[in-house]
Amino acid sequence: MTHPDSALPDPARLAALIVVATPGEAAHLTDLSAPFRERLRVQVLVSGVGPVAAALATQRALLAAPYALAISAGIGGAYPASGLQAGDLAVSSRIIQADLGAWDDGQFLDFTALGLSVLPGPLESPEPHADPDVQAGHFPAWEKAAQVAARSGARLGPLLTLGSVTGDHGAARHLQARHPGALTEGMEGAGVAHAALLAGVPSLEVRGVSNPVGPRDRAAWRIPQALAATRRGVEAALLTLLD
Ligand SMILES: O=C(O)c1cccc(C(=O)CC[C@H]2O[C@@H](n3cnc4c(=O)[nH]cnc43)[C@H](O)[C@@H]2O)c1
Repeated sequence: MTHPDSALPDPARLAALIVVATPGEAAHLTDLSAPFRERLRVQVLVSGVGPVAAALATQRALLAAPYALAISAGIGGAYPASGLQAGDLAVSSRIIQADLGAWDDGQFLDFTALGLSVLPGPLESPEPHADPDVQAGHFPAWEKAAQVAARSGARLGPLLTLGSVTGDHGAARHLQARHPGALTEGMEGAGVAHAALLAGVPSLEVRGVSNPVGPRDRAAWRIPQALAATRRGVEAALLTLLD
């Protein structure tokens, strides 16, 4: 017998795409749709680590089937100023690719300052996006993000994406200063958000906190607690989609 979730997409049923970086993260997200399988199809996709891997996997999935929501989910580091601890949960108000720019003698120039854009467009006349922040890699989150945060007991705020894990206090402080209110960093959220934006699908990022952002101390990472928090966030997002 065919498993309901592997059947061809049913246009009458909503579908959610959940993108995680690793098989370990996916293993904690099984059976999320079991209680409401008739109403929601859930696809959990392992993209590989990093923003490019996440964007490519997301784009491929969104081209293959219709989805109402794309969720980037996984463990992440919490910025010290956020006050978040291991096992806490963060939900995105914005999803920001924070390492796009140029360093100039110790000063970071972002895409707005450089007059650059992440958006594709005709060479002759690139069309500016309605939201200029998007051109700089600051992606909007799903309009129901605040409801997801309230439902799951999460903090709501900007979540940053970087191509590498921040490894010292100075770099963490610098990122917090450039992005006031930033809660967490991860390596995939903006990749998912970018692909979803181009496909016209809303996106959301949920990060369970595994570690503080700062000097590398792998022994201090609390991965089981972070995975449990991530599941809580994804569950709340799916329930909110069905509201
Ligand atoms: O440093 C190591 O030895 C090491 C060994 C295994 C994995 C890592 C990672 O950095 C995993 C990156 C992975 O987890 C997310 N993540 C978790 N915490 C952070 C963080 O503080 N900054 C950025 N990304 C983080 C990330 O989304 C990746 O998927 C290191």
